[in-house]
Amino acid sequence: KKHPLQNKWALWFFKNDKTKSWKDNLRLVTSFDTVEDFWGTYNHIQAASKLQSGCDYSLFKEGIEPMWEDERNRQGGRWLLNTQKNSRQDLDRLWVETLMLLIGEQFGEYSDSVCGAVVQIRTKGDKLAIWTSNASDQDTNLSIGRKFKERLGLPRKLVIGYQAHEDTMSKTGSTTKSVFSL
Ligand SMILES: CN(C)c1nc(=O)c2c([nH]1)N([C@@H]1O[C@H](COP(=O)(O)OP(=O)(O)O)[C@@H](O)[C@H]1O)CN2C
Repeated sequence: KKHPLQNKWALWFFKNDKTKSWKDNLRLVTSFDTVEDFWGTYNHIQAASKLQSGCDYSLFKEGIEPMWEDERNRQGGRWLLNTQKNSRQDLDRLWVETLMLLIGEQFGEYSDSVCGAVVQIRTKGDKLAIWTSNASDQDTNLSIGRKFKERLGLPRKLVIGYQAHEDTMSKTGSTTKSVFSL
């Protein structure tokens, strides 16, 4: 008998085809709700570190699309880790640790506020984020951020910031202000 997960999760893949709209580049790969089917999927797909620049993987709870506009994301935000430029070999470990946090509901009472996670392969530096549903819920977001940073074993000096999606959407310059940082 397979070991059921508390939630059903959907894995999405984004490929940066400039000839198509952003939404058309986003594809649902598969959904799963058991530990065995998670590993089956993870072991079957290309490692994040091997993707072309401009590609993303997203893992979101069933029913939540990995985009700002989804009802469950609109008032939310993300904890964003900008990885060091030449640390792509570590990216796969960071991504699988993040996936385990999500499917293992490791945020305790705050797990219901987690929408999903995104890993983004970019020449300017890869990004890893956990999206939560309410940017103004400070206690929940700080607790999730602490667990995220702790589980990834990030050095204390490596700062992660929490950005509201509405700030990211309307960003003017190259950086978005963080609501808070850890
Ligand atoms: C429904 N809809 C259009 C829409 N809905 C979305 O939810 C959404 C977008 N568009 N995104 C678009 O991709 C660009 C790069 O973001 P990036 O996070 O890949 O970052 P980079 O600049 O490629 O590092 C964003 O600037 C935005 O244009 C991003 N995004 C999340």
